[in-house]
Amino acid sequence: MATCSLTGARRILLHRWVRQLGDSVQGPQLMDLPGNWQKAKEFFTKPALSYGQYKQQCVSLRIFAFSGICGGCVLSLAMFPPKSSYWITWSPLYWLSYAKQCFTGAAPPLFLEKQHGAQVAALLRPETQAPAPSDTDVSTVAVAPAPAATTTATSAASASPCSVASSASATVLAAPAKPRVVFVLGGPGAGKGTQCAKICDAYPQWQHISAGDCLRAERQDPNSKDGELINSYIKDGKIVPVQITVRLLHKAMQKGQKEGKTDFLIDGFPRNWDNVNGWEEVIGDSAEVMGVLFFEASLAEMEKRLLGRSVTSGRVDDNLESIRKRFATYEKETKPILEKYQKEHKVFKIDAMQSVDFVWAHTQTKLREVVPCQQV
Ligand SMILES: Nc1ncnc2c1ncn2[C@@H]1O[C@H](COP(=O)(O)OP(=O)(O)O)[C@@H](O)[C@H]1O
Ligand SMILES: O=c1ccn([C@@H]2O[C@H](COP(=O)(O)OP(=O)(O)O)[C@@H](O)[C@H]2O)c(=O)[nH]1
Repeated sequence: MATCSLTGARRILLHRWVRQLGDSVQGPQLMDLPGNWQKAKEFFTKPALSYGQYKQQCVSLRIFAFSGICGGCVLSLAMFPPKSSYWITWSPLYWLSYAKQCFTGAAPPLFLEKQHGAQVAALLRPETQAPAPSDTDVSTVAVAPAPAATTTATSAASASPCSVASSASATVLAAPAKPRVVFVLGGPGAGKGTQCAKICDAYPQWQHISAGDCLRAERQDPNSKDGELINSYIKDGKIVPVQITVRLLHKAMQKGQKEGKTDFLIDGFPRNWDNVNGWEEVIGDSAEVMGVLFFEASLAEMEKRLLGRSVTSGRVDDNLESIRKRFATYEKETKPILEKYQKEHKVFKIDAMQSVDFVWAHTQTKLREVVPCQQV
């Protein structure tokens, strides 16, 4: 009995002591947000008369300050994401499209679908490495030895299309057997040229060949018999006959190979089925088409960018009338081409609606997927 009353007295004393410390605040429950909001506002409007009241105001204010700071951090991360390719690959913004790719079959295959070979003897003696053999060379003339491919692998039978071998003492890097090609597609003004230029600035083995630039250069050549025809097609936003385009691309690749380039970004090609067939006939197996980088942007955004570009580009087709015609051609003729490459798991989509830097970070990530063995 005595012990019991002692415990009771101790409890009362302890309670008073705690109250004096201000720990036993009385006010709304944690989840009573309107009540807490009221108290939090009083922190600024109604000075507390006791420490208990002051503490309650602080406790209520803390709830909103905490969620405000966390919410602000999350929002700023979403609006100004870090410029890291890791973030861009794994950002929640892309989860939906990755999940979609699993079902639409647009994701790259997990396992190799065809055999890749390598000349082991040549790989083990890089110092005597001969120029690429003529049957795998896009050009018909001798080609300078290309710069080494830029990554390592554990065996010559690596899954990557690079010719890479590893010996006990050192890893030997060699140029790819065939020139590698990545087609760069997307609507007019999506930013293809901008990103291609960045790739070539960063990685010297790449050469940017814009089909449109080749055609415009040919049009300027006074000796060209196709100049007038090219001009009228470009003005009308129509696709120039493939014999002309593919001949110019072939020539540009040959030139690039002589300069030691091994990887080619073919920008704005193929734009229709004729282009696909023309490429197969002329280039065919002499180059390895690694995939398609596809820059995706809305028509409204592309129109805005093209009108912006028209101020300085001096292009006959950067005006509203030609732009609309180019959009129509793109929707009708170029988009269906993507389906072909999609079925082959070769399309690598990039959200081109973001800033140039953001798109660039994403482009590098995708390029690593298209050409896995290069250092990007
Ligand atoms: N991500 C971007 N955001 C805003 N403007 C861009 C972006 N990428 C490119 N641009 C601008 O849009 C215009 C078209 O870009 P360009 O690379 O020439 O497109 P394409 O080669 O696809 O026709 C250029 O004026 C370029 O500076
Ligand atoms: O393979 C090609 C590439 C371009 N063009 C023509 O060149 C124009 C400009 O193409 P470019 O790729 O330079 O510009 P974009 O339309 O992508 O801004 C196109 O509208 C077409 O008329 C073509 O006929 N075949």
